[in-house]
Amino acid sequence: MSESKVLVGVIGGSGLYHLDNLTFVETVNPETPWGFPSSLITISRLPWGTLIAFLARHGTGHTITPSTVPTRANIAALKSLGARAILAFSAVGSLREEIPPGDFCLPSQIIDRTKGIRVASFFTGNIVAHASFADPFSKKLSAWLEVKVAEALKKEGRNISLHTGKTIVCMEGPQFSTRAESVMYRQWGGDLINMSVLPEAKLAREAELGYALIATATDYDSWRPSEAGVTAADVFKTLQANASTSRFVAAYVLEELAKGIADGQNLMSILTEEEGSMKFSIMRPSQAAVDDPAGAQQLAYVLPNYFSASANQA
Ligand SMILES: CSC[C@H]1O[C@H](OP(=O)(O)O)[C@H](O)[C@@H]1O
Ligand SMILES: Nc1ncnc2[nH]cnc12
Repeated sequence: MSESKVLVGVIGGSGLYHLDNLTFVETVNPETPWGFPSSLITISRLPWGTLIAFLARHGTGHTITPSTVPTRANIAALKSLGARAILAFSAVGSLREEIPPGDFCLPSQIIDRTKGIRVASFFTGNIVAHASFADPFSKKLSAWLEVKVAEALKKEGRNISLHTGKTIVCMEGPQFSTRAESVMYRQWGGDLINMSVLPEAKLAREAELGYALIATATDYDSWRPSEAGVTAADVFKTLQANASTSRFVAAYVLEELAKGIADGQNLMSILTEEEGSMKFSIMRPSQAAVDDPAGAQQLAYVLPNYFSASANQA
């Protein structure tokens, strides 16, 4: 592993299995207490030396289903490499007429429709924690991205709109929704739908990482009464174009980040908004090593400020 630490982790979703326009440094495959990440992690260098890490959520050959993504390993691996924040991409269905396939969104809220079969916490033993999750996406990071993603889309010149402040429904899948479900999600206030933002956003929060989602619409799901319901073929039609724009957006945003940091702009505070957020979320932290010594050791991997890797806790 190279000497310096990664600043940002990027998670690519369906169609986005690599990034472009970055200087390759190396690939790594860290084994975490929760196993190996979805794919090898590619470390790249941005101008001014900033390192970023990329992994493909479903594996580079898209062999991992939404329900079996090793999300704890993904988040833990990125944190262990030094990442302070995660920029995640996702192919999503649109629940709103005004968000056509091809448009980009930065959602601000999530409705959880996963079925409890995904492990959604690092705290599964006898150490208990309750992270705050009222605002599931990092507000400062999303606000900064709102400006930078809009600039990137303008620069790309394909007239793609960016929507903000939207609510994304995360369903279990792998089958798409029924018409009744799709209509119900709209009544609930859902604007977008995917199968991947949870538990990713929850685990990033528990690991005190900044987290924002760039959602790229591929289809209108199944709520439009006189239209056929969504099929994978519909999704594939837009996937490649969306992935190519996502690569352009990622390269632009990451370079702006590196430039801003080199210029002395206070961008670290945007990335690190969640740092310290677990301090008062952990029950009896001073008793952790007694309550669950093995659990405390595992937790030290993602939360070294609260847990120690040795048997004796700080
Ligand atoms: C390929 S359609 C359904 C699939 O696409 C999205 O994946 P990702 O979020 O990783 O881009 C969606 O969440 C489903 O997993
Ligand atoms: N309609 C849809 N439902 C769930 N996940 C999706 N990903 C892309 N389109 C989707």
